[in-house]
Amino acid sequence: MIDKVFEKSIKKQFEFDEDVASVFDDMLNRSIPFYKQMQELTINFALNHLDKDDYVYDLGCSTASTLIELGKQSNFNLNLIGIDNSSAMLARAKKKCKAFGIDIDLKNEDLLTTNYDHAQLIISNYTLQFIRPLQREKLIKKIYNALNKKGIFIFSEKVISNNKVLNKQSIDIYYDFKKTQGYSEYEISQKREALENVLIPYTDEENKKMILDAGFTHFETIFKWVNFATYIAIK
Ligand SMILES: C[S@@+](CC[C@H](N)C(=O)[O-])C[C@H]1O[C@@H](n2cnc3c(N)ncnc32)[C@H](O)[C@@H]1O
Ligand SMILES: O=C(O)C(=O)C[C@]1(C(=O)O)C=C[C@@H](O)C=C1
Repeated sequence: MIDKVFEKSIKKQFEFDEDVASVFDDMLNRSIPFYKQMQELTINFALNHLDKDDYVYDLGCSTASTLIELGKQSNFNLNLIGIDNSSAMLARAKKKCKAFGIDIDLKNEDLLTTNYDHAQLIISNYTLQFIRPLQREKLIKKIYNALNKKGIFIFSEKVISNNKVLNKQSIDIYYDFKKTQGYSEYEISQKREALENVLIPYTDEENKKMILDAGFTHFETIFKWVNFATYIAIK
């Protein structure tokens, strides 16, 4: 279904509710520049670090697109676990897993309180940005602890720049991108308001510091388009 969530006047903050979940795949494809390519890179790097029967977690899996694609592309068995606290998202994830015949353990839980361990790979694309900063630092430590030795954490984030001028230019370029995807100025401004204080982006430097402070030995940017970045951290 086509994303028309912000065509009407919306006064509440952004939520991953039924309205958003029902159009979410279209929303991501049209709101995140190079989303498909970023997902393909995530899977390429993931497969390079995985062996038969490894445990893979997707934190904030939404409709499970990434784990389904990983399951399709892997020619060995993986234990795939998707965690999300939106029932509306997980209902769609369940249907998609069934349709594609991919076995994924879908858990309706809060990333901050649920347990995950023995992970060879943890993925979290465009989800940490929705976790309050103080809790975000704790979550990264939890992710670190859940990973095997040399385990991998791949994550993507909307980012900001320390340079005010470049930051403003990046936001303008991003909103122009949204227009090319068919969103109107009204939809763009409504969503911007709804996301205020809900999506809290860090700079690249802050993301790097958070990762290294948690104990990871390596941090690398594997993809960047203006204000959207994908990183790999190695334990
Ligand atoms: C932008 S979406 C992630 C997109 C997805 N990773 C993908 O690439 O298709 C963020 C997801 O994180 C989930 N989420 C946010 N905070 C959460 C929390 N504290 N615990 C569990 N899930 C959470 C939301 O329900 C939403 O589905
Ligand atoms: O910042 C925006 O305006 C966006 O639409 C970005 C973004 C994201 O980065 O996750 C925000 C919410 C939706 O989940 C999809 C895309």
